[in-house]
Amino acid sequence: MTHALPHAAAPVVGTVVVPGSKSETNRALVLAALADRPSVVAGALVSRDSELMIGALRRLGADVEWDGDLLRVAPPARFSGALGIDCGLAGTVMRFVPPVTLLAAGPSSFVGDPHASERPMDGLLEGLRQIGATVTGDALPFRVTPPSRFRAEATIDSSGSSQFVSGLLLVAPRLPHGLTIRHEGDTLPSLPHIQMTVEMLRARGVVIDQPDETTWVVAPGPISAIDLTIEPDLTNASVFLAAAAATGGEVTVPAWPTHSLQPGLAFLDVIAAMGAEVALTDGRAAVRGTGRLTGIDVDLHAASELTPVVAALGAIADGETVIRGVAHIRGHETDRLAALTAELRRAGITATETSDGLRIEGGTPVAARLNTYADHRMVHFAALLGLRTPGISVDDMDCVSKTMPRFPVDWADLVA
Ligand SMILES: O=C(O)C1=C[C@@H](OP(=O)(O)O)[C@@H](O)[C@H](O)C1
Ligand SMILES: C=C(OP(=O)(O)O)C(=O)O
Repeated sequence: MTHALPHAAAPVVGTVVVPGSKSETNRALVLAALADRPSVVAGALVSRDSELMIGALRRLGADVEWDGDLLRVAPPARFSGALGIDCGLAGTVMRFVPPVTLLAAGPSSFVGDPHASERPMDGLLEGLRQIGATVTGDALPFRVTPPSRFRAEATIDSSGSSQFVSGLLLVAPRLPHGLTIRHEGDTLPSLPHIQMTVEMLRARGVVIDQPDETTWVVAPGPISAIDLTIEPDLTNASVFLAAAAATGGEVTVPAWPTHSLQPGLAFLDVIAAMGAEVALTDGRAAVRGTGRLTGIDVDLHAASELTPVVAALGAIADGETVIRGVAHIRGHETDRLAALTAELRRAGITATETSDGLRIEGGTPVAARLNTYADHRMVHFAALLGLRTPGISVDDMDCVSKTMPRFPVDWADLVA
């Protein structure tokens, strides 16, 4: 199927209410299921990734129910094991749920979408093995049998994904002796996402020491249940804000958090450095395009989710854009460095894949049908190119349901 993307005949102007953060929603759900009593999550993301998380936690015995737009979560007295838990293509499900099954009464097994088996799992599964679990498989599908004796240390290589550390951290306080997690590896991506995990645990009374940047010592103890409201997803916000910069328009996102641990926050600095004006007032973020968009040399190691949107802006900016520090996104929903290079070239833009990122010559994209590789953020990328060039389309729109099912409607409304 071909899905046409709207061309902006005029500067894009509007306000977009962005749905809840995927990262915060799925952490909140896991923590609520591990907590000492029931709690309520407001503003949760409604999307495939959060539905997969809800489904997985229910299979393990947690009671998770919608009550209007609130999610009520009651932890089980004891987790049950479950076979064939579906992770879809969700990194947060495949990396955060298996550690929970360390506490289950029996074995669990995990499956996912065809491409999910290419996403790295090694560091996480190694951590589960060191804690004492028996794990069969090195990627999806795999099976976890809980330990008979728990060890309190795991040293893993989390350079493939920060979610290995986050997944172990989430369950750590509930293990009989707590857990010391060490990362040993060349690089550690997405540190703000690990910090989000740490802060959400601390907010629930968990004691975590960080003797150095790559060691976390988690004391055993309960996870106190708390009710919370999820922030809007700032990475998903970036595609709408980018539309203003791409067209010389103005886009506002309300409910912008004053303090946030989401790495998507960094987008405001990136877009300002590329020439747009950014205003943060009264809990709203506004980006105004100045008609000038210049290439940028940027390290997105801490906020690699932003790569597809920044690559799209680089494609239409003046001069060269270099994105560094994101080698590990070869293991995201698809190999994003290969996918972005191929689709930029298909749209007539000169692009090269480097060892840890992309080099893009800004220009004028040509009409093309772009491949999305089942990756929601490849649609965001294509949508931005489509603003400048009539005749940009994608082969699949449904993959946006991973984190933003309303994207086609909200995007069409904004651009109209
Ligand atoms: O913990 C999280 O919620 C996430 C961590 C990051 O993963 P990586 O460290 O694998 O990039 C990020 O890219 C992903 O979208 C969400
Ligand atoms: C990398 C991403 O997702 P996941 O949580 O599946 O890793 C993403 O949303 O850009």
